[in-house]
Amino acid sequence: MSSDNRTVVISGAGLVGCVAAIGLAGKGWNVQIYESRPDPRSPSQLQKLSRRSINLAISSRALMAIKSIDSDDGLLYHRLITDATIPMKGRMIHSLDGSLDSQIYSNNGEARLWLCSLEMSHSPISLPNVSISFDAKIRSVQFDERVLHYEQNGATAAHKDWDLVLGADGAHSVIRNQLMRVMRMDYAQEYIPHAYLELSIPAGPVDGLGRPTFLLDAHHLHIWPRQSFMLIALPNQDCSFTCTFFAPFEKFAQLADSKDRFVELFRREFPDALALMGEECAADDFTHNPQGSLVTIRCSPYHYSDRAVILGDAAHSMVPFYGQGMNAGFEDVRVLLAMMDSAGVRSDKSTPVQPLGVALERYSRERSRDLRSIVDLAMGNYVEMRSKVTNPLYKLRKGLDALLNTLIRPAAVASPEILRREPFPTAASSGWMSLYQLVTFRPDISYADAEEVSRRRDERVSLVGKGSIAGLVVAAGVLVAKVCREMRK
Ligand SMILES: Cc1cc2nc3c(=O)[nH]c(=O)nc-3n(C[C@H](O)[C@H](O)[C@H](O)COP(=O)(O)OP(=O)(O)OC[C@H]3O[C@@H](n4cnc5c(N)ncnc54)[C@H](O)[C@@H]3O)c2cc1C
Ligand SMILES: NC(=O)C1=CN([C@@H]2O[C@H](COP(=O)(O)OP(=O)(O)OC[C@H]3O[C@@H](n4cnc5c(N)ncnc54)[C@H](OP(=O)(O)O)[C@@H]3O)[C@@H](O)[C@H]2O)C=CC1
Ligand SMILES: Nc1ccccc1C(=O)C[C@H](N)C(=O)O
Repeated sequence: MSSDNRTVVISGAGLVGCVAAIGLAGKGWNVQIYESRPDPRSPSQLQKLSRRSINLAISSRALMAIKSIDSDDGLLYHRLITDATIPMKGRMIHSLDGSLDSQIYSNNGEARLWLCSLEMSHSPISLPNVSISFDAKIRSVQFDERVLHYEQNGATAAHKDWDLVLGADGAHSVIRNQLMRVMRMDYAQEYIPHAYLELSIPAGPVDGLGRPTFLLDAHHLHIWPRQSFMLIALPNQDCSFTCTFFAPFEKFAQLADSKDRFVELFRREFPDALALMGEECAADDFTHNPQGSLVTIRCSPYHYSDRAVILGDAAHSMVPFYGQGMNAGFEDVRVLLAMMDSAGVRSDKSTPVQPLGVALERYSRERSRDLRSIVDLAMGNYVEMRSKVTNPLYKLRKGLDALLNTLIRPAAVASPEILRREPFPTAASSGWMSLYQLVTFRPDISYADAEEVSRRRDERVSLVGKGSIAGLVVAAGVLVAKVCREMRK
């Protein structure tokens, strides 16, 4: 660590905290991370972690963020893509009668990618200007005095004279709570009436080369939509699948912790999935795994003066149904770093500090519109996944979008070099892409612009639709009048 350079304290070594640490360290900042959980490399934690699933959908927003903070050799990006992901083409809808319907995410050949594991050797722990303290929970911050208190091994310690605090401490962020004490932050928290429960499908029998196989197609996100509830399955690299059962708490209450009732429900609603899980294993998962709640958190602004900013779930927890929580969090890092660069923020202490406040102020002002948008879209995608996907009109619209998408081509995605200077340069030239494609495959178009472009397009489609219906009615009227005239002759 260099005493000539500025220091950022990051609260939380989760997904977003680690990416922010890599990005800021790359710009010369001294980075100190405090993480309340134990070191995941310790033997006891390795054992625990091996029983927890890590499979998240990673799409081009997160990938672009990683590209834009990567060192010149692009090692982090390549390791992630080649070693840790499984490409995804679309959704596979499982009907009650066992029939399958593959709905491809994009006909342009863009695949989605599942992030299955991250190697510790590529985490910020291995960088020289990053220091990380595990089992260290931040308790309070005095922003004006630049003092932060954390608890480690039962004792409280202080960290003083830092330059910036970055809160990446998740949905229950302490940094956000501390910020609320010194600024007028708007804040809203909303639980949905649904809970989630993790289950699993094991790997299949080994093939001729002795390798395990997948029991379902590995290149789809599998959905069993059942209107008010649903089951999904995502592949893991060991050929197993992690399944998540989403249902209202009321439905869980009806099961009354009875594994027989649970198995009965699955026999009725998801017989094909249950056969792959095995009744005993599914019942065991139901008995032992927690029922998690799902919360949306909206707040703004995200920063205080030139002292602190919150990113990731700390600033915008969303329900998981768009698979964008982590993606949005990584994008926060890209956008913030681009704004710091363009405001002239430097890690060298001899440069003025004033641009930092300018960058944080711009970040809060411009980013909140986008984050409001994705938080709402995430909520909307739950209805799409558990019910709309089976609706014929929905499928017709998907078909129309796919056709127009091949006829009206979008411009190429802006390069990481351009996006390092300007966070979202491209809204106007998006060709004809569905809202889902804009959100998932266009990191150069902000969430809010994607929503706006798609809203305007929907208006045009519905106008054309109404126009066509009106035209058909008029034509039918003319025809009937003609026939009547003929008959009177
Ligand atoms: C069921 C489910 C499925 C999901 N699927 C996807 C998906 O497919 N794709 C996607 O993009 N997103 C997905 N998400 C969302 C994604 O998990 C989150 O958006 C992401 O984990 C947020 O990262 P984060 O770093 O902001 O917060 P976290 O991952 O919560 O990390 C916060 C870290 O801060 C630490 N911490 C907390 N308080 C303190 C403190 N006071 N001091 C020090 N350390 C502290 C915590 O221990 C933790 O390590 C899903 C979420 C759920 C619930
Ligand atoms: N948007 C969503 O609906 C969801 C988002 N997530 C995201 O994934 C992250 C990791 O999830 P997970 O591993 O399940 O971690 P948890 O959400 O279970 O929480 C981790 C820690 O946060 C504190 N905490 C938990 N619940 C509360 C609460 N209601 N109020 C205040 N503090 C609380 C506890 O720390 P202590 O006991 O020390 O106080 C706990 O150990 C979350 O932080 C969140 O960002 C996860 C689930 C749902
Ligand atoms: N990762 C997830 C976790 C939970 C629920 C959904 C997802 C998705 O990614 C859904 C995807 N966006 C879809 O619309 O098909």
